[in-house]
Amino acid sequence: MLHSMRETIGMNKRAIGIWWRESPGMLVELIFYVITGAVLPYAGIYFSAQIITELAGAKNPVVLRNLVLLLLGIESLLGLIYHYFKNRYTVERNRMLEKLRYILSEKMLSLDFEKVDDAVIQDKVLQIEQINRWSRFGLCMVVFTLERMLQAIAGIAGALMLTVSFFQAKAVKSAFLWMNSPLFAIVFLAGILGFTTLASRIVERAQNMIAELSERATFGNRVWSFMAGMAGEREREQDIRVYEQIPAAMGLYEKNKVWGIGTEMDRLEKGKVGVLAAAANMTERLCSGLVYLLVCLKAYGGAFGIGAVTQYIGAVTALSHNLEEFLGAIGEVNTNREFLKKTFDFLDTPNDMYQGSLTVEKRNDCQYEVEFKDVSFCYPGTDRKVLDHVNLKFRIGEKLAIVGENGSGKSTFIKLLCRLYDPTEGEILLNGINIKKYKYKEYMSVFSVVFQDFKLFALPLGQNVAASTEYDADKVQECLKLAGFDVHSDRMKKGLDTWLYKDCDADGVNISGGEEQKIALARALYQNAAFLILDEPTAALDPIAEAEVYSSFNEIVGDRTAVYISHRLSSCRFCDEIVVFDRGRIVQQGTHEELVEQTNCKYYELWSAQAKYYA
Ligand SMILES: Nc1ncnc2c1ncn2[C@@H]1O[C@H](COP(=O)(O)OP(=O)(O)OP(=O)(O)O)[C@@H](O)[C@H]1O
Repeated sequence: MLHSMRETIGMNKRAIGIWWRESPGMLVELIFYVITGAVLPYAGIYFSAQIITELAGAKNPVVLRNLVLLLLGIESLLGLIYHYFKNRYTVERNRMLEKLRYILSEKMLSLDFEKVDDAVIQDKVLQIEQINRWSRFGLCMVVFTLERMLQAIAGIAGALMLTVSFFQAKAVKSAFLWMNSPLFAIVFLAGILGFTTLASRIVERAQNMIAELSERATFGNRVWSFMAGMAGEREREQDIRVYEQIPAAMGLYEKNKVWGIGTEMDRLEKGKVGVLAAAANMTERLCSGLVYLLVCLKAYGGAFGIGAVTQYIGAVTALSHNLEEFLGAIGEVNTNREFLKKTFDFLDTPNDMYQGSLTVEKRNDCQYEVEFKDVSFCYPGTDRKVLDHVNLKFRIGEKLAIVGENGSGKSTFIKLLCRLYDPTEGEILLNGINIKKYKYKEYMSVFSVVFQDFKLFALPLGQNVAASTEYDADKVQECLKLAGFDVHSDRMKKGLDTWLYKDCDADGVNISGGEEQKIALARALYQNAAFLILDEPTAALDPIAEAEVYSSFNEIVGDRTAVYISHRLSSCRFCDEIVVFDRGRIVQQGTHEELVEQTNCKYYELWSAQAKYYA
């Protein structure tokens, strides 16, 4: 119990620390707005009571005028300060709520690639995002709870100050003398505390039921986010239309959705949670009724006049409301515990890949040598060798083609080369040193890669190619030209400043798969690294564009070492060496002419399977 309390406090402190680090001004604004907000209603209660007392008693017009002016002046000033800070705080808080999502994505980007692929981690992130979007639990809730708790504390302090004289005032009628005893004050305050505790416990119970359901609704959440994400995906939409998958997808959605009419959440809110909300409300009303009764009885007993009755009723009602808010905030802290834990669990996910410290020697002559030395690899959580004792040395300045059937391990080979994963056995060497020992960024600066499933961004063309907002426009133009992309076509009205896609700019240009591939190739060329890795770089190109790429391949590659994966064997002929993969093993190696001679082997089988359609 004590341990979990300490852990809860620790996690909340850490979360507030994150808010403070990101926006210290926001928390200062919060404190100002809460204090003025707490004083504001009590100023009204206090001066109204004074005015009523004056009206019921002496009725002095000067005193009345002064009281009214004071009330107006103080309320206006406090109201002004309150709204000024509240607005500033709200705007900043909303900006921060957005920013918190970046904290999660920044963490995701900094994780070892294999962890990004890990289903448990993916599930965790999905739950964190869902619950955050759905009910703000997690890091966001901490600041909402802090706001609520500070407001409650300030409210309790203000209410107590206005209530002290209620207990000090003495009833004079004999039947009400028991109200003068300190025991009455204790029972009165304990009663308020009892009722408010009960009401907030009931609310907490309802909140826990909702939180519990959200925990159990992982599959429903996944389906929901898949469906929500699908709405914006152009590529998938085509398939859905053509294959008429909407009914099937909607069926899955309807069956597993977690909220909306007829869902478990709907039943819960209409049923148990609804009953609990009503019970909490009734408890609050009962408490207010008793407060009215007791305050009126003490006034009837002669302890104070009519003006004070409004003050005490207002103050005690505010006291019970703020107590309830305080307890509610504590309940919220408890409910939020598991979500915070999940968030920090994710943020604390360690990276297990060895982080090297060596720098890579910068060489203008591109004399970098890479060697795969007896490398085997199984994807995390599997024991099937996707690469099996692979030995390969890249000769500097050479053009190497990698071919093989689907699933033979070609792309995995590239992923290992880019250190997205580390080999399960064996090692990869750069200039004789295990690549793990280099700083990752340094090591990767040796490679330019076009992945099979590359993605471009909804940004201007020039920024896409340079992968940066600042770039050398001449160099970008040159790379696009080498890759065969026509920047001067009518469609690219603003040249390099033309936006790709319409996501961010209504005048953006939707480009074809082949054009995307050319831009991705230009992006790799712009990096100007010693190795150019191309995974199926011409798969989406038309025959003419493909022929252009091949004919200018030597010019494109220059003195770089190129690794080229392709299913079109005819396109590999211009490479110096072809490596044939079969079920994770290198089964053949040589030039095209050498390999087609070996008629019993894999390359000949692949070549003749393709060539017969062109004969
Ligand atoms: N993240 C992953 N987790 C588990 N297995 C994977 C993963 N990615 C790929 N595989 C498996 O590894 C094997 C090799 O895949 P890889 O993508 O390297 O083949 P490939 O030769 O590039 O195929 P293709 O020609 O279809 O692109 C396949 O059986 C694939 O199912």
